Amino acid sequence: MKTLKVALLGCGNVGAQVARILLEDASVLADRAGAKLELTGIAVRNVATQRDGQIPAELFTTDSAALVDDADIVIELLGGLEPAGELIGRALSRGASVITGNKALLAARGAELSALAFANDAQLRYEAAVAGAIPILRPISDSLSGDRITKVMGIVNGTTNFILDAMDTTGAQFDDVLAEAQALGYAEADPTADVEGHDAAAKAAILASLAFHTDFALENVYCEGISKITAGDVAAAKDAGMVIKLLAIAERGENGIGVRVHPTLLPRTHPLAAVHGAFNAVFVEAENAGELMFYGRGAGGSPTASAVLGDTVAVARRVVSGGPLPAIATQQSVQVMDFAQAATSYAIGLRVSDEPGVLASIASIFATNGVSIEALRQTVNRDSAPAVAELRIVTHRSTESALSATVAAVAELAAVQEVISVLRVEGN
Ligand SMILES: NC(=O)C1=CN([C@@H]2O[C@H](COP(=O)(O)OP(=O)(O)OC[C@H]3O[C@@H](n4cnc5c(N)ncnc54)[C@H](O)[C@@H]3O)[C@@H](O)[C@H]2O)C=CC1
Ligand SMILES: N[C@@H](CC=O)C(=O)O
Ligand code: NA
Repeated sequence: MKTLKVALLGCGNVGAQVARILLEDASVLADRAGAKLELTGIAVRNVATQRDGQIPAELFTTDSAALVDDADIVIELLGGLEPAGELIGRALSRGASVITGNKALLAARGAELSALAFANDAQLRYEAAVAGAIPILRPISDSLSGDRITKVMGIVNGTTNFILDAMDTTGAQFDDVLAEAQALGYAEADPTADVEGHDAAAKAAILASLAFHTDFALENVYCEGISKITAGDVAAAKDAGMVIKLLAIAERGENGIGVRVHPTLLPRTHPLAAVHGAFNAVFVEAENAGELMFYGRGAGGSPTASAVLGDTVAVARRVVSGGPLPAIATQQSVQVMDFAQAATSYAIGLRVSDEPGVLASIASIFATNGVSIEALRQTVNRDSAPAVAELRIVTHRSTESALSATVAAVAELAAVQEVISVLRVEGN
């Protein structure tokens, strides 16, 4: 049986689990791959750091370049743009195949690295980069390649789902839950990437690129994170029978392809509302297949390692069987939908003076901007003097531009004391 040399770059949350599985399950993996997968070394920053005692100490090295130069397969789990990008380029340039979970790098340079792989008869696989353990990239790229995908919508960041879910179910504080998500190995090295939606935006760009056969630039993804979501927003959502989730949405419409990431209100009966903890779920709509849903663990060392090992076995099989790589399909150029044209529905919370004519003047601004109100709930607080009322308004779908103009004009009304929250709504 052939032996393939596997270099592992990084021994953090995911890398350590990949090393464990490569060592523990060596014989099973060899059977499935048709070749022995020999872990030749693990690139780390400091070989003296205390780590899992099951991994032989002699595997650790700080010479990542030498490791890459001797490998048939390189598994990159360092994270960040550099030196990950340079090392992946180095491996592909010499014909070694690469598996990575680095969505930040792929969203920035995925098309370029895929072309480099193809030019050097090497493979580049990255199932772990989107929605952790969930097989989603292969279904989109392979299983649905005979169909036309119209929309991809999902929860693709485990850390933020873990935080929002804990705030919803236990009333926990944002910062405490973030620390727990970090301790459990869900968060990025810099958790700002999770909390501000950048990680989900990178995943959304990758999903859109594969789903719509194009190279969708990260800079064209509209991105809003969850850092401004308060316990009050979560409680108000609960009162209204809704839940707040960070959604990534990529859709093809008449005005082109729009990709956005933002906190979203969902009815509690919506399937995505039932996605708890660090789990992820992705809905795909295709012209002929209809609706599909993929669900599973979106973060964490072992689940993510599962996706990495799946790619490693697939890569090894092809190295063993040989033959030309399938040609890269021509990338279609796309019109990027202006975010102002995206159709959404808003839930708006307002604190207003409880006086005659307030509702009428608010309703008139909605009408002037062509935004239709679907539901309105008013709670009056008579204990305060003068009395104030809290309004919760849900709109029908309209363009972002009309909705934001409406909120801006309403905020200017003298009777409007505060715009408490503005959240987009899906599934209503
Ligand atoms: N943790 C998760 O749930 C998931 C992570 N990923 C991705 O997988 C990759 C790794 O993630 P984690 O293991 O969570 O990160 P981590 O921060 O736990 O591990 C990265 C390791 O690489 C090491 N490292 C960084 N630069 C290095 C260098 N120049 N030389 C040697 N070692 C270096 C760090 O010291 C650290 O030990 C990232 O790209 C991440 O976005 C993807 C899906 C899920
Ligand atoms: N930090 C990411 C890890 C997986 O991609 C997340 O929380 O989803
Ligand atoms: Na995945």
